[in-house]
Amino acid sequence: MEDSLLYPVINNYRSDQKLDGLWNFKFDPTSVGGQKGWQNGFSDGIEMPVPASFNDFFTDKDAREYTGDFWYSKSFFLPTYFEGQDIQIRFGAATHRAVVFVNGQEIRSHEGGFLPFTAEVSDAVKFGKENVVSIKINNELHRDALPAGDTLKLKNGKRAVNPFFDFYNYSGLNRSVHLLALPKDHITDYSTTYDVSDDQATVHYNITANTEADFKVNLVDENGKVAATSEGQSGDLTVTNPILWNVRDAHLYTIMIDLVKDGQTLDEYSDEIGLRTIEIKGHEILVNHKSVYLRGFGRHEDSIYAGRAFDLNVERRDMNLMKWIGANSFRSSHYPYDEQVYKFADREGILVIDEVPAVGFKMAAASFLGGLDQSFFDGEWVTELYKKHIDQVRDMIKRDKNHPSVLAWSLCNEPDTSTDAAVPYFTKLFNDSVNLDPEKRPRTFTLNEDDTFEKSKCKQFPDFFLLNRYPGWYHKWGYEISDGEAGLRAELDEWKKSDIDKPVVFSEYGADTEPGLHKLPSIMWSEEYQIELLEMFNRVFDSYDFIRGEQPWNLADFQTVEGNMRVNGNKKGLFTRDRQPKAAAFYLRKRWNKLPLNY
Ligand SMILES: CCCN1C[C@@H](O)[C@H](O)[C@@H](C(=O)O)C1
Repeated sequence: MEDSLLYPVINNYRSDQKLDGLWNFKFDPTSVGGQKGWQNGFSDGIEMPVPASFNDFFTDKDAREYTGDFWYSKSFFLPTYFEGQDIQIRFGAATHRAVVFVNGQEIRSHEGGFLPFTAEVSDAVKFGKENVVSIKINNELHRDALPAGDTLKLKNGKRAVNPFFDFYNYSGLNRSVHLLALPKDHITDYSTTYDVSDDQATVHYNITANTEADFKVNLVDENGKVAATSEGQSGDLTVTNPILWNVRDAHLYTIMIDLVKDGQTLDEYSDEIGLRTIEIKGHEILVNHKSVYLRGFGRHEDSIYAGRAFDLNVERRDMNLMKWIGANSFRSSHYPYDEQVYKFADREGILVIDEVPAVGFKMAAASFLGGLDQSFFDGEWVTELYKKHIDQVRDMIKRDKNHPSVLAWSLCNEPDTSTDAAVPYFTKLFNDSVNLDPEKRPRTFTLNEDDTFEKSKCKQFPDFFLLNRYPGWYHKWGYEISDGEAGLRAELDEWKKSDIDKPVVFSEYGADTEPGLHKLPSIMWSEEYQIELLEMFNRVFDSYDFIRGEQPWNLADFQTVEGNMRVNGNKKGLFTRDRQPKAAAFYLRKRWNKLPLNY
Protein backbone atom coordinates (compact mmCIF):
# COMPACT_ATOMS: atom_id res chain seq x y z
CA MET A 1 0.00 0.00 0.00
CA GLU A 2 1.37 3.42 -0.96
CA ASP A 3 1.97 6.05 1.76
CA SER A 4 0.61 8.86 -0.37
CA LEU A 5 -1.36 8.90 -3.61
CA LEU A 6 -2.21 12.59 -3.75
CA TYR A 7 -2.29 13.89 -7.29
CA PRO A 8 0.66 16.23 -7.97
CA VAL A 9 0.04 19.98 -7.64
CA ILE A 10 2.26 23.03 -8.11
CA ASN A 11 2.11 25.90 -5.57
CA ASN A 12 4.40 28.08 -3.46
CA TYR A 13 5.59 24.99 -1.58
CA ARG A 14 5.41 22.15 -4.11
CA SER A 15 7.05 21.64 -7.51
CA ASP A 16 5.91 19.16 -10.16
CA GLN A 17 7.91 18.63 -13.36
CA LYS A 18 6.58 16.05 -15.81
CA LEU A 19 9.24 13.71 -17.23
CA ASP A 20 6.97 12.81 -20.17
CA GLY A 21 8.36 12.68 -23.70
CA LEU A 22 10.94 10.38 -25.30
CA TRP A 23 12.75 7.90 -23.04
CA ASN A 24 15.44 5.36 -23.99
CA PHE A 25 13.84 1.91 -24.30
CA LYS A 26 15.25 -1.64 -24.58
CA PHE A 27 13.82 -5.16 -24.39
CA ASP A 28 15.64 -7.49 -21.99
CA PRO A 29 14.48 -11.00 -23.04
CA THR A 30 17.22 -12.82 -21.09
CA SER A 31 17.01 -10.49 -18.07
CA VAL A 32 20.66 -9.41 -18.24
CA GLY A 33 20.01 -5.66 -18.07
CA GLY A 34 21.04 -5.55 -14.41
CA GLN A 35 24.35 -7.33 -15.12
CA LYS A 36 24.96 -4.97 -18.04
CA GLY A 37 24.44 -1.90 -15.87
CA TRP A 38 21.23 -0.61 -17.51
CA GLN A 39 20.21 0.65 -14.09
CA ASN A 40 22.76 3.42 -14.72
CA GLY A 41 20.97 4.31 -17.94
CA PHE A 42 21.80 3.40 -21.50
CA SER A 43 21.97 5.26 -24.79
CA ASP A 44 21.78 2.39 -27.30
CA GLY A 45 18.04 1.86 -26.96
CA ILE A 46 15.25 3.26 -29.10
CA GLU A 47 13.33 6.45 -28.38
CA MET A 48 9.97 5.53 -26.81
CA PRO A 49 7.14 7.99 -26.09
CA VAL A 50 5.92 8.25 -22.49
CA PRO A 51 3.05 8.01 -21.60
CA ALA A 52 2.32 5.24 -24.10
CA SER A 53 2.16 1.46 -24.41
CA PHE A 54 5.14 0.27 -26.44
CA ASN A 55 3.26 -2.36 -28.48
CA ASP A 56 1.69 -0.59 -31.45
CA PHE A 57 4.68 1.54 -32.38
CA PHE A 58 6.55 -1.49 -33.73
CA THR A 59 6.38 -2.93 -37.24
CA ASP A 60 7.51 -6.46 -36.29
CA LYS A 61 5.31 -8.96 -34.47
CA ASP A 62 8.02 -10.14 -32.01
CA ALA A 63 8.26 -6.58 -30.66
CA ARG A 64 4.52 -5.92 -30.57
CA GLU A 65 3.86 -9.20 -28.77
CA TYR A 66 6.98 -8.97 -26.58
CA THR A 67 6.57 -10.53 -23.11
CA GLY A 68 9.19 -10.31 -20.38
CA ASP A 69 11.51 -7.62 -18.96
CA PHE A 70 12.07 -4.28 -20.67
CA TRP A 71 13.77 -1.06 -19.57
CA TYR A 72 13.21 2.67 -19.87
CA SER A 73 15.75 5.31 -18.86
CA LYS A 74 15.87 9.10 -18.91
CA SER A 75 18.23 11.77 -17.62
CA PHE A 76 16.94 14.81 -15.76
CA PHE A 77 18.60 17.89 -14.24
CA LEU A 78 17.89 18.76 -10.61
CA PRO A 79 18.48 22.44 -9.76
CA THR A 80 20.37 23.25 -6.56
CA TYR A 81 17.42 25.25 -5.25
CA PHE A 82 15.63 21.95 -4.60
CA GLU A 83 18.26 20.96 -2.01
CA GLY A 84 16.62 20.35 1.38
CA GLN A 85 13.32 19.30 -0.21
CA ASP A 86 11.80 15.84 -0.40
CA ILE A 87 12.52 14.63 -3.97
CA GLN A 88 10.16 11.99 -5.39
CA ILE A 89 9.48 10.40 -8.76
CA ARG A 90 5.82 9.45 -9.19
CA PHE A 91 4.91 6.90 -11.86
CA GLY A 92 1.22 7.07 -12.90
CA ALA A 93 1.33 3.45 -14.01
CA ALA A 94 3.99 0.93 -15.04
CA THR A 95 2.34 -2.18 -16.48
CA HIS A 96 2.49 -4.67 -14.81
CA ARG A 97 5.44 -4.67 -12.35
CA ALA A 98 8.52 -2.47 -11.99
CA VAL A 99 11.86 -1.86 -10.27
CA VAL A 100 13.05 1.77 -10.09
CA PHE A 101 16.71 2.89 -10.09
CA VAL A 102 18.17 6.40 -9.78
CA ASN A 103 21.84 6.95 -10.63
CA GLY A 104 22.25 3.16 -10.53
CA GLN A 105 20.80 2.81 -7.03
CA GLU A 106 17.78 0.53 -6.63
CA ILE A 107 15.04 2.57 -4.97
CA ARG A 108 11.93 0.36 -4.91
CA SER A 109 9.74 -2.15 -6.72
CA HIS A 110 6.01 -2.11 -7.39
CA GLU A 111 3.40 -4.67 -8.46
CA GLY A 112 0.25 -3.58 -10.31
CA GLY A 113 0.02 -1.93 -13.68
CA PHE A 114 -2.89 0.48 -13.25
CA LEU A 115 -2.14 2.52 -10.12
CA PRO A 116 0.51 5.12 -9.21
CA PHE A 117 3.55 4.58 -7.03
CA THR A 118 6.21 6.97 -5.78
CA ALA A 119 9.95 6.48 -5.51
CA GLU A 120 11.54 8.51 -2.69
CA VAL A 121 14.86 9.53 -4.30
CA SER A 122 16.19 12.34 -2.05
CA ASP A 123 19.20 10.27 -0.98
CA ALA A 124 20.04 9.11 -4.51
CA VAL A 125 19.88 12.34 -6.53
CA LYS A 126 22.65 14.90 -7.18
CA PHE A 127 21.62 18.57 -7.00
CA GLY A 128 22.88 20.94 -9.65
CA LYS A 129 23.73 17.99 -11.91
CA GLU A 130 22.24 15.57 -14.45
CA ASN A 131 20.67 12.46 -12.91
CA VAL A 132 19.43 9.22 -14.50
CA VAL A 133 16.24 7.36 -13.71
CA SER A 134 15.93 3.78 -15.00
CA ILE A 135 12.96 1.48 -14.61
CA LYS A 136 12.82 -2.25 -15.34
CA ILE A 137 9.27 -3.36 -16.17
CA ASN A 138 7.83 -6.83 -16.70
CA ASN A 139 4.53 -7.50 -18.49
CA GLU A 140 4.08 -11.23 -17.94
CA LEU A 141 0.67 -12.52 -16.81
CA HIS A 142 0.27 -14.98 -13.96
CA ARG A 143 -2.62 -16.61 -12.13
CA ASP A 144 -1.42 -15.10 -8.85
CA ALA A 145 -1.37 -11.52 -10.18
CA LEU A 146 -3.86 -8.98 -11.50
CA PRO A 147 -5.09 -9.16 -14.23
CA ALA A 148 -4.99 -12.96 -14.30
CA GLY A 149 -3.52 -15.05 -17.10
CA ASP A 150 -0.64 -17.31 -18.04
CA THR A 151 2.69 -16.69 -19.74
CA LEU A 152 3.57 -19.39 -22.25
CA LYS A 153 7.03 -20.49 -23.40
CA LEU A 154 6.83 -21.12 -27.14
CA LYS A 155 8.91 -23.81 -28.81
CA ASN A 156 11.02 -21.09 -30.40
CA GLY A 157 11.99 -19.92 -26.90
CA LYS A 158 9.92 -16.77 -27.03
CA ARG A 159 7.25 -15.98 -24.46
CA ALA A 160 3.61 -15.16 -25.13
CA VAL A 161 0.82 -14.12 -22.79
CA ASN A 162 -2.43 -16.05 -22.48
CA PRO A 163 -4.80 -13.50 -20.90
CA PHE A 164 -7.84 -14.78 -19.01
CA PHE A 165 -9.49 -11.53 -20.10
CA ASP A 166 -10.63 -9.82 -23.27
CA PHE A 167 -8.38 -6.79 -23.69
CA TYR A 168 -4.90 -6.51 -25.18
CA ASN A 169 -1.98 -6.75 -22.76
CA TYR A 170 -0.75 -3.27 -23.62
CA SER A 171 2.35 -2.59 -21.53
CA GLY A 172 4.80 0.13 -20.62
CA LEU A 173 4.82 3.50 -18.88
CA ASN A 174 1.16 4.04 -19.69
CA ARG A 175 0.70 7.20 -17.61
CA SER A 176 2.72 10.35 -16.83
CA VAL A 177 5.90 10.39 -14.75
CA HIS A 178 6.28 13.33 -12.35
CA LEU A 179 9.47 14.67 -10.70
CA LEU A 180 8.24 16.15 -7.41
CA ALA A 181 9.90 18.43 -4.86
CA LEU A 182 7.95 18.67 -1.60
CA PRO A 183 8.68 20.39 1.73
CA LYS A 184 10.31 18.02 4.23
CA ASP A 185 7.18 18.47 6.37
CA HIS A 186 4.23 17.86 4.08
CA ILE A 187 0.62 16.74 3.77
CA THR A 188 0.37 13.09 2.69
CA ASP A 189 -3.40 12.58 2.41
CA TYR A 190 -6.84 13.97 3.16
CA SER A 191 -10.36 12.58 3.07
CA THR A 192 -13.85 14.02 3.14
CA THR A 193 -17.35 12.83 3.98
CA TYR A 194 -20.54 14.82 3.51
CA ASP A 195 -23.93 15.70 4.93
CA VAL A 196 -26.08 17.66 2.53
CA SER A 197 -29.52 19.27 2.47
CA ASP A 198 -30.98 21.93 0.23
CA ASP A 199 -29.93 24.79 2.46
CA GLN A 200 -26.77 23.45 4.09
CA ALA A 201 -23.86 21.13 3.39
CA THR A 202 -21.15 20.00 5.77
CA VAL A 203 -17.77 18.62 4.70
CA HIS A 204 -16.22 16.45 7.41
CA TYR A 205 -12.50 16.42 6.59
CA ASN A 206 -9.50 14.53 7.92
CA ILE A 207 -5.85 15.27 7.09
CA THR A 208 -2.72 13.15 7.38
CA ALA A 209 0.85 14.50 7.26
CA ASN A 210 4.37 13.19 7.84
CA THR A 211 4.71 15.40 10.91
CA GLU A 212 2.77 16.81 13.85
CA ALA A 213 1.45 20.25 12.83
CA ASP A 214 -1.44 22.69 12.84
CA PHE A 215 -3.76 22.90 9.85
CA LYS A 216 -5.84 25.68 8.34
CA VAL A 217 -8.55 24.68 5.85
CA ASN A 218 -10.54 26.85 3.45
CA LEU A 219 -13.37 25.82 1.16
CA VAL A 220 -13.57 28.11 -1.88
CA ASP A 221 -16.48 28.20 -4.34
CA GLU A 222 -16.30 28.40 -8.14
CA ASN A 223 -16.23 32.21 -7.93
CA GLY A 224 -13.15 32.17 -5.67
CA LYS A 225 -15.21 33.14 -2.61
CA VAL A 226 -14.35 31.49 0.70
CA ALA A 227 -17.47 29.48 1.56
CA ALA A 228 -16.21 28.00 4.85
CA THR A 229 -13.09 27.79 6.99
CA SER A 230 -11.85 25.50 9.73
CA GLU A 231 -8.73 24.57 11.68
CA GLY A 232 -7.31 21.30 12.94
CA GLN A 233 -6.29 17.91 11.56
CA SER A 234 -9.96 17.02 11.32
CA GLY A 235 -13.01 19.17 11.38
CA ASP A 236 -16.13 20.43 9.59
CA LEU A 237 -16.63 22.95 6.83
CA THR A 238 -20.26 24.05 6.78
CA VAL A 239 -21.68 25.85 3.75
CA THR A 240 -25.06 27.57 3.77
CA ASN A 241 -27.03 27.61 0.52
CA PRO A 242 -24.49 25.26 -1.07
CA ILE A 243 -24.40 24.45 -4.77
CA LEU A 244 -24.43 20.66 -4.67
CA TRP A 245 -22.65 18.32 -7.05
CA ASN A 246 -25.38 16.58 -9.06
CA VAL A 247 -25.46 14.07 -11.90
CA ARG A 248 -24.78 15.92 -15.13
CA ASP A 249 -25.02 19.16 -13.13
CA ALA A 250 -21.63 19.33 -11.44
CA HIS A 251 -20.45 22.12 -9.16
CA LEU A 252 -17.00 21.92 -7.61
CA TYR A 253 -15.47 23.59 -4.60
CA THR A 254 -11.75 23.80 -3.89
CA ILE A 255 -10.50 22.54 -0.55
CA MET A 256 -7.27 24.33 0.43
CA ILE A 257 -5.24 22.79 3.24
CA ASP A 258 -2.29 24.63 4.86
CA LEU A 259 0.18 22.80 7.08
CA VAL A 260 1.39 25.26 9.72
CA LYS A 261 4.20 25.01 12.28
CA ASP A 262 5.01 27.76 14.79
CA GLY A 263 2.72 30.07 12.88
CA GLN A 264 4.52 29.47 9.57
CA THR A 265 2.88 27.78 6.61
CA LEU A 266 5.21 24.99 5.41
CA ASP A 267 3.01 23.15 2.88
CA GLU A 268 -0.24 23.57 1.02
CA TYR A 269 -2.42 21.10 -0.84
CA SER A 270 -5.56 21.96 -2.79
CA ASP A 271 -8.05 19.81 -4.67
CA GLU A 272 -11.50 20.05 -6.26
CA ILE A 273 -14.32 18.28 -4.40
CA GLY A 274 -18.10 18.06 -4.82
CA LEU A 275 -20.74 18.42 -2.12
CA ARG A 276 -22.93 15.33 -2.51
CA THR A 277 -23.95 12.11 -0.84
CA ILE A 278 -24.26 8.58 -2.22
CA GLU A 279 -26.69 6.02 -0.77
CA ILE A 280 -28.30 2.70 -1.60
CA LYS A 281 -31.83 2.41 -0.26
CA GLY A 282 -33.81 -0.68 -1.23
CA HIS A 283 -33.78 -0.92 -4.99
CA GLU A 284 -32.67 2.71 -5.38
CA ILE A 285 -29.28 4.33 -5.97
CA LEU A 286 -29.47 7.85 -4.46
CA VAL A 287 -27.33 10.92 -5.10
CA ASN A 288 -28.21 13.75 -2.70
CA HIS A 289 -31.21 11.68 -1.62
CA LYS A 290 -32.57 11.58 -5.21
CA SER A 291 -32.94 8.32 -7.12
CA VAL A 292 -30.63 7.94 -10.12
CA TYR A 293 -31.04 5.55 -13.04
CA LEU A 294 -27.59 4.78 -14.48
CA ARG A 295 -27.17 5.16 -18.21
CA GLY A 296 -23.73 4.65 -19.59
CA PHE A 297 -21.08 2.16 -20.60
CA GLY A 298 -18.34 -0.22 -19.82
CA ARG A 299 -15.21 1.38 -21.29
CA HIS A 300 -11.53 0.72 -21.87
CA GLU A 301 -8.53 3.04 -21.81
CA ASP A 302 -7.69 2.14 -25.36
CA SER A 303 -6.77 4.06 -28.47
CA ILE A 304 -4.83 3.77 -31.67
CA TYR A 305 -1.06 4.33 -31.31
CA ALA A 306 -0.97 4.99 -27.51
CA GLY A 307 -2.57 1.63 -26.65
CA ARG A 308 -3.62 1.63 -22.97
CA ALA A 309 -2.00 4.98 -22.23
CA PHE A 310 -4.02 7.95 -21.10
CA ASP A 311 -4.66 10.24 -24.06
CA LEU A 312 -6.18 13.63 -23.20
CA ASN A 313 -7.53 14.01 -26.75
CA VAL A 314 -9.37 10.68 -26.62
CA GLU A 315 -10.75 11.39 -23.15
CA ARG A 316 -12.11 14.76 -24.25
CA ARG A 317 -13.82 13.08 -27.21
CA ASP A 318 -15.18 10.21 -25.07
CA MET A 319 -16.67 12.61 -22.52
CA ASN A 320 -18.33 14.56 -25.35
CA LEU A 321 -19.67 11.33 -26.87
CA MET A 322 -21.13 10.29 -23.50
CA LYS A 323 -22.83 13.67 -23.09
CA TRP A 324 -24.11 13.56 -26.70
CA ILE A 325 -25.67 10.12 -26.24
CA GLY A 326 -27.24 11.04 -22.87
CA ALA A 327 -25.05 8.95 -20.57
CA ASN A 328 -24.62 9.79 -16.87
CA SER A 329 -22.16 7.04 -15.82
CA PHE A 330 -19.50 4.53 -16.77
CA ARG A 331 -17.58 1.66 -15.21
CA SER A 332 -13.77 1.87 -15.32
CA SER A 333 -13.71 -1.67 -16.73
CA HIS A 334 -11.49 -3.55 -15.96
CA TYR A 335 -8.94 -1.46 -14.03
CA PRO A 336 -8.59 1.98 -12.41
CA TYR A 337 -8.16 4.64 -15.09
CA ASP A 338 -5.80 7.63 -15.13
CA GLU A 339 -6.66 10.22 -12.43
CA GLN A 340 -7.45 12.75 -15.16
CA VAL A 341 -10.43 10.61 -16.25
CA TYR A 342 -12.03 11.01 -12.81
CA LYS A 343 -11.31 14.77 -12.91
CA PHE A 344 -13.17 14.92 -16.22
CA ALA A 345 -16.06 12.97 -14.66
CA ASP A 346 -16.03 15.28 -11.61
CA ARG A 347 -16.40 18.31 -13.86
CA GLU A 348 -19.01 16.74 -16.16
CA GLY A 349 -21.18 15.24 -13.40
CA ILE A 350 -20.70 11.69 -14.64
CA LEU A 351 -20.82 8.84 -12.10
CA VAL A 352 -18.03 6.25 -12.07
CA ILE A 353 -18.05 2.64 -10.90
CA ASP A 354 -14.33 2.32 -10.14
CA GLU A 355 -12.99 -1.18 -10.86
CA VAL A 356 -9.78 -2.86 -9.67
CA PRO A 357 -8.02 -5.11 -12.24
CA ALA A 358 -9.29 -8.34 -10.63
CA VAL A 359 -10.30 -9.79 -13.96
CA GLY A 360 -9.90 -13.28 -15.35
CA PHE A 361 -10.56 -15.00 -12.00
CA LYS A 362 -12.39 -17.72 -13.89
CA MET A 363 -10.78 -20.72 -15.53
CA ALA A 364 -13.45 -20.84 -18.22
CA ALA A 365 -12.00 -17.51 -19.31
CA ALA A 366 -8.51 -19.02 -19.67
CA SER A 367 -7.41 -17.89 -23.13
CA PHE A 368 -10.90 -16.40 -22.96
CA LEU A 369 -12.23 -18.70 -25.65
CA GLY A 370 -12.80 -21.73 -23.47
CA GLY A 371 -10.43 -22.90 -20.75
CA LEU A 372 -9.95 -25.39 -17.94
CA ASP A 373 -12.96 -26.74 -16.13
CA GLN A 374 -12.08 -26.16 -12.48
CA SER A 375 -12.85 -23.49 -9.92
CA PHE A 376 -10.35 -20.67 -10.13
CA PHE A 377 -10.54 -20.26 -6.35
CA ASP A 378 -9.38 -23.85 -5.77
CA GLY A 379 -6.02 -22.93 -7.31
CA GLU A 380 -2.82 -22.93 -5.25
CA TRP A 381 -2.24 -19.38 -6.53
CA VAL A 382 -5.11 -17.90 -4.51
CA THR A 383 -3.15 -16.94 -1.35
CA GLU A 384 -0.55 -14.89 -3.23
CA LEU A 385 -3.25 -13.49 -5.53
CA TYR A 386 -5.32 -12.24 -2.62
CA LYS A 387 -2.39 -10.27 -1.16
CA LYS A 388 -2.05 -8.39 -4.46
CA HIS A 389 -5.81 -8.06 -4.90
CA ILE A 390 -6.50 -6.40 -1.53
CA ASP A 391 -3.37 -4.24 -1.92
CA GLN A 392 -4.72 -2.86 -5.19
CA VAL A 393 -8.21 -2.39 -3.72
CA ARG A 394 -6.61 -0.34 -0.90
CA ASP A 395 -4.62 1.81 -3.34
CA MET A 396 -7.54 2.30 -5.75
CA ILE A 397 -9.76 3.56 -2.91
CA LYS A 398 -6.95 5.64 -1.39
CA ARG A 399 -6.22 7.27 -4.76
CA ASP A 400 -9.84 7.88 -5.88
CA LYS A 401 -11.77 8.40 -2.63
CA ASN A 402 -12.03 12.19 -2.94
CA HIS A 403 -13.63 12.27 -6.40
CA PRO A 404 -17.34 13.26 -6.26
CA SER A 405 -17.85 11.24 -9.46
CA VAL A 406 -16.95 7.93 -7.80
CA LEU A 407 -20.24 6.21 -7.04
CA ALA A 408 -19.07 2.72 -6.12
CA TRP A 409 -16.16 0.29 -6.02
CA SER A 410 -16.15 -2.82 -8.21
CA LEU A 411 -13.84 -5.27 -6.46
CA CYS A 412 -13.80 -7.89 -9.22
CA ASN A 413 -14.98 -8.46 -12.78
CA GLU A 414 -16.72 -11.74 -13.43
CA PRO A 415 -15.09 -13.98 -10.84
CA ASP A 416 -16.20 -17.60 -10.77
CA THR A 417 -18.59 -17.48 -7.80
CA SER A 418 -20.51 -20.61 -8.76
CA THR A 419 -18.53 -22.88 -6.39
CA ASP A 420 -18.11 -22.91 -2.59
CA ALA A 421 -14.38 -22.21 -3.04
CA ALA A 422 -15.20 -18.57 -3.86
CA VAL A 423 -17.01 -17.89 -0.58
CA PRO A 424 -13.99 -17.65 1.80
CA TYR A 425 -12.14 -15.47 -0.73
CA PHE A 426 -15.04 -13.02 -1.07
CA THR A 427 -15.81 -13.10 2.64
CA LYS A 428 -12.24 -11.93 3.32
CA LEU A 429 -12.29 -9.42 0.46
CA PHE A 430 -15.47 -7.71 1.64
CA ASN A 431 -14.40 -7.83 5.31
CA ASP A 432 -10.96 -6.39 4.56
CA SER A 433 -12.34 -3.58 2.39
CA VAL A 434 -15.29 -2.47 4.51
CA ASN A 435 -13.47 0.44 6.19
CA LEU A 436 -11.20 1.58 3.36
CA ASP A 437 -13.55 4.26 2.07
CA PRO A 438 -14.34 7.00 4.64
CA GLU A 439 -17.57 7.66 2.69
CA LYS A 440 -18.48 3.94 2.81
CA ARG A 441 -19.62 3.99 -0.81
CA PRO A 442 -21.22 0.79 -2.15
CA ARG A 443 -18.97 -2.16 -3.05
CA THR A 444 -19.85 -4.66 -5.72
CA PHE A 445 -18.49 -6.95 -8.45
CA THR A 446 -19.87 -8.11 -11.77
CA LEU A 447 -21.76 -11.40 -12.06
CA ASN A 448 -21.34 -13.11 -15.39
CA GLU A 449 -23.53 -15.51 -17.32
CA ASP A 450 -22.65 -18.57 -15.23
CA ASP A 451 -23.18 -16.71 -11.97
CA THR A 452 -26.94 -16.51 -12.19
CA PHE A 453 -29.24 -15.77 -9.28
CA GLU A 454 -29.55 -19.49 -8.73
CA LYS A 455 -25.89 -20.47 -9.19
CA SER A 456 -23.83 -17.69 -7.57
CA LYS A 457 -22.63 -18.49 -4.03
CA CYS A 458 -21.62 -14.88 -3.39
CA LYS A 459 -24.81 -12.86 -3.84
CA GLN A 460 -24.70 -11.89 -0.15
CA PHE A 461 -21.67 -9.64 -0.57
CA PRO A 462 -22.37 -6.82 -3.03
CA ASP A 463 -24.30 -3.69 -2.00
CA PHE A 464 -25.91 -3.72 -5.43
CA PHE A 465 -25.66 -6.11 -8.36
CA LEU A 466 -23.82 -5.69 -11.64
CA LEU A 467 -24.99 -8.23 -14.22
CA ASN A 468 -23.03 -9.09 -17.36
CA ARG A 469 -25.41 -10.99 -19.66
CA TYR A 470 -24.94 -11.96 -23.33
CA PRO A 471 -28.07 -13.69 -24.65
CA GLY A 472 -28.28 -12.76 -28.30
CA TRP A 473 -24.51 -12.92 -28.65
CA TYR A 474 -22.70 -15.71 -26.77
CA HIS A 475 -25.79 -17.88 -26.65
CA LYS A 476 -29.35 -17.84 -28.11
CA TRP A 477 -28.01 -15.63 -30.87
CA GLY A 478 -29.39 -14.56 -34.26
CA TYR A 479 -32.86 -15.95 -34.98
CA GLU A 480 -32.88 -17.57 -31.48
CA ILE A 481 -32.70 -14.15 -29.76
CA SER A 482 -36.35 -14.54 -28.69
CA ASP A 483 -35.25 -17.53 -26.59
CA GLY A 484 -32.48 -15.32 -25.24
CA GLU A 485 -35.06 -12.79 -24.12
CA ALA A 486 -37.18 -15.52 -22.55
CA GLY A 487 -34.17 -16.85 -20.63
CA LEU A 488 -33.24 -13.39 -19.41
CA ARG A 489 -36.78 -12.74 -18.22
CA ALA A 490 -36.86 -16.11 -16.46
CA GLU A 491 -33.69 -15.24 -14.52
CA LEU A 492 -34.99 -11.78 -13.63
CA ASP A 493 -38.23 -13.32 -12.43
CA GLU A 494 -36.07 -15.30 -9.97
CA TRP A 495 -34.46 -12.03 -8.81
CA LYS A 496 -37.93 -10.47 -8.54
CA LYS A 497 -39.31 -13.35 -6.41
CA SER A 498 -36.30 -13.23 -4.13
CA ASP A 499 -36.05 -11.16 -0.95
CA ILE A 500 -32.95 -9.45 -2.29
CA ASP A 501 -33.71 -5.81 -1.71
CA LYS A 502 -30.86 -4.24 -3.72
CA PRO A 503 -30.61 -2.45 -7.09
CA VAL A 504 -29.61 -4.41 -10.19
CA VAL A 505 -27.54 -2.70 -12.90
CA PHE A 506 -26.82 -4.34 -16.23
CA SER A 507 -23.08 -3.67 -16.61
CA GLU A 508 -22.48 -5.59 -19.83
CA TYR A 509 -24.53 -6.73 -22.82
CA GLY A 510 -23.98 -6.18 -26.52
CA ALA A 511 -23.13 -7.45 -29.97
CA ASP A 512 -19.95 -7.24 -32.03
CA THR A 513 -20.80 -4.97 -34.96
CA GLU A 514 -18.80 -4.25 -38.11
CA PRO A 515 -19.43 -0.58 -38.95
CA GLY A 516 -20.95 -0.27 -42.41
CA LEU A 517 -22.25 -3.84 -42.46
CA HIS A 518 -25.97 -3.60 -43.25
CA LYS A 519 -28.43 -6.42 -43.84
CA LEU A 520 -32.24 -6.43 -44.23
CA PRO A 521 -33.46 -8.45 -42.44
CA SER A 522 -30.60 -8.31 -39.97
CA ILE A 523 -27.71 -10.69 -39.48
CA MET A 524 -25.21 -10.89 -36.59
CA TRP A 525 -22.33 -8.38 -36.95
CA SER A 526 -24.64 -5.99 -38.85
CA GLU A 527 -25.50 -2.56 -37.47
CA GLU A 528 -29.17 -3.57 -37.62
CA TYR A 529 -28.55 -6.57 -35.35
CA GLN A 530 -26.77 -4.44 -32.72
CA ILE A 531 -29.91 -2.25 -32.53
CA GLU A 532 -32.21 -5.28 -32.35
CA LEU A 533 -30.18 -6.73 -29.48
CA LEU A 534 -30.30 -3.42 -27.58
CA GLU A 535 -34.06 -3.17 -28.23
CA MET A 536 -34.48 -6.64 -26.72
CA PHE A 537 -32.54 -5.73 -23.57
CA ASN A 538 -34.37 -2.42 -23.23
CA ARG A 539 -37.74 -4.16 -23.43
CA VAL A 540 -36.60 -6.36 -20.55
CA PHE A 541 -35.16 -3.47 -18.49
CA ASP A 542 -38.42 -1.57 -18.80
CA SER A 543 -40.27 -4.56 -17.31
CA TYR A 544 -38.51 -4.70 -13.93
CA ASP A 545 -38.46 -1.74 -11.53
CA PHE A 546 -35.46 -3.09 -9.56
CA ILE A 547 -33.27 -2.61 -12.62
CA ARG A 548 -31.64 0.74 -11.94
CA GLY A 549 -29.06 0.99 -14.68
CA GLU A 550 -28.06 0.03 -18.19
CA GLN A 551 -24.43 0.12 -19.36
CA PRO A 552 -24.03 -1.69 -22.71
CA TRP A 553 -20.67 -3.10 -23.70
CA ASN A 554 -18.73 -1.05 -24.84
CA LEU A 555 -18.52 2.70 -25.41
CA ALA A 556 -15.99 2.10 -28.22
CA ASP A 557 -14.35 -0.76 -30.10
CA PHE A 558 -11.07 -1.80 -28.49
CA GLN A 559 -8.02 -3.99 -29.04
CA THR A 560 -7.86 -7.59 -27.80
CA VAL A 561 -5.66 -10.62 -28.35
CA GLU A 562 -5.89 -12.21 -31.76
CA GLY A 563 -8.62 -14.83 -31.95
CA ASN A 564 -11.09 -16.52 -34.24
CA MET A 565 -13.84 -14.47 -32.60
CA ARG A 566 -12.02 -11.15 -32.79
CA VAL A 567 -11.75 -9.05 -35.96
CA ASN A 568 -8.83 -6.79 -35.06
CA GLY A 569 -10.25 -6.48 -31.57
CA ASN A 570 -13.62 -6.32 -29.90
CA LYS A 571 -16.30 -4.60 -32.02
CA LYS A 572 -19.13 -4.28 -29.47
CA GLY A 573 -18.58 -0.53 -29.31
CA LEU A 574 -21.47 1.86 -29.86
CA PHE A 575 -18.67 3.90 -31.42
CA THR A 576 -15.73 2.78 -33.53
CA ARG A 577 -12.20 2.78 -32.15
CA ASP A 578 -11.68 6.18 -33.83
CA ARG A 579 -14.78 7.37 -31.98
CA GLN A 580 -17.35 7.60 -34.76
CA PRO A 581 -20.98 6.45 -34.17
CA LYS A 582 -22.52 3.21 -35.35
CA ALA A 583 -26.26 3.27 -36.08
CA ALA A 584 -27.01 1.93 -32.60
CA ALA A 585 -25.54 5.10 -31.06
CA PHE A 586 -28.36 7.16 -32.61
CA TYR A 587 -30.92 4.58 -31.39
CA LEU A 588 -29.55 4.73 -27.84
CA ARG A 589 -29.37 8.53 -27.90
CA LYS A 590 -33.09 8.66 -28.69
CA ARG A 591 -33.86 6.28 -25.79
CA TRP A 592 -31.65 8.05 -23.26
CA ASN A 593 -32.46 11.63 -24.20
CA LYS A 594 -36.13 10.95 -23.49
CA LEU A 595 -35.18 10.51 -19.83
CA PRO A 596 -34.21 13.40 -17.49
CA LEU A 597 -30.45 13.29 -16.95
CA ASN A 598 -30.55 12.55 -13.24
CA TYR A 599 -33.69 10.37 -13.36
C1 LIG B 1 -18.41 -13.21 -21.09
C2 LIG B 1 -17.35 -12.32 -20.52
C3 LIG B 1 -17.89 -10.98 -20.14
N1 LIG B 1 -17.37 -9.86 -20.91
C4 LIG B 1 -16.03 -9.44 -20.42
C5 LIG B 1 -15.46 -8.33 -21.28
O1 LIG B 1 -14.16 -7.98 -20.85
C6 LIG B 1 -15.45 -8.79 -22.74
O2 LIG B 1 -14.86 -7.81 -23.58
C7 LIG B 1 -16.90 -9.04 -23.17
C8 LIG B 1 -16.99 -9.47 -24.63
O3 LIG B 1 -16.79 -10.64 -24.91
O4 LIG B 1 -17.24 -8.60 -25.49
C9 LIG B 1 -17.50 -10.13 -22.31
